Amino acid sequence: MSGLRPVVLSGPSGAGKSTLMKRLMEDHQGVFGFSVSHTTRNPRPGEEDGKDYHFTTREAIEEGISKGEFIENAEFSGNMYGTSKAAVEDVLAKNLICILDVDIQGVKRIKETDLNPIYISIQPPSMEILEKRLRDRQTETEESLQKRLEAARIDMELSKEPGVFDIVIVNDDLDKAYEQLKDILNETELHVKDKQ
Ligand SMILES: Nc1nc2c(ncn2[C@@H]2O[C@H](COP(=O)(O)OP(=O)(O)O)[C@@H](O)[C@H]2O)c(=O)[nH]1
Ligand SMILES: Nc1ncnc2c1ncn2[C@@H]1O[C@H](COP(=O)(O)OP(=O)(O)O)[C@@H](O)[C@H]1O
Repeated sequence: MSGLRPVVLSGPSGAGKSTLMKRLMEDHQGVFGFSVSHTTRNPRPGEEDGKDYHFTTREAIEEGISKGEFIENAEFSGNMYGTSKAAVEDVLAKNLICILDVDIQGVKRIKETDLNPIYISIQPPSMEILEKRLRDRQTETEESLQKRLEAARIDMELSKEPGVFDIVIVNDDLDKAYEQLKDILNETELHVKDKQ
């Protein structure tokens, strides 16, 4: 089977994953495709159903899971998130490099599959800066912000464990983080050769 090796972007909410990913996709049109996850959280202003997420119900995701339609799923900040097999297959069918944006639980679940992606963690320079970015983004209630900061503390610890990520990028200066992201993708053999 020939194919393109997927890219997993993970890291705390507010670390800058979406910002970096959108820039990468805009600068390299026709190269990357986003794995559109399912979620039970409400859409934010500007988010499109089917593009940013499949916004749906817990029942619908649970039904999909019971039918074996999901690669992985996780609870995050009081909502359910999951990657369907179709989300990844749709991208691979177009011969694009599949980018998955998943939390640390998703990373661990994907490691149990044969997806064989490159694992990249995007980290904030500090908890203080992360909190400021999340507040300035103005997408969260105080409750969901606190849950995200709690999850971020766990994520920042786990991402230091050796072997979890291929690379950890600290997103302090956005341009520098973007260059690092491009460098690692250039250095990595994303085009999987035909197996004999
Ligand atoms: N395990 C898993 N995590 C996901 C999935 N989709 C998104 N996430 C993660 O869920 C967390 C919250 O995402 P979101 O509500 O969009 O907030 P944001 O990351 O702050 O923009 C982030 O850590 C995402 O990486 C998924 O399909 N599976
Ligand atoms: N290097 C950076 N410096 C300052 N602000 C940033 C930087 N990277 C991202 N941001 C801002 O921080 C907020 C969180 O970024 P976002 O991409 O939404 O994170 P994530 O997708 O990881 O939750 C956004 O408002 C974004 O514009």
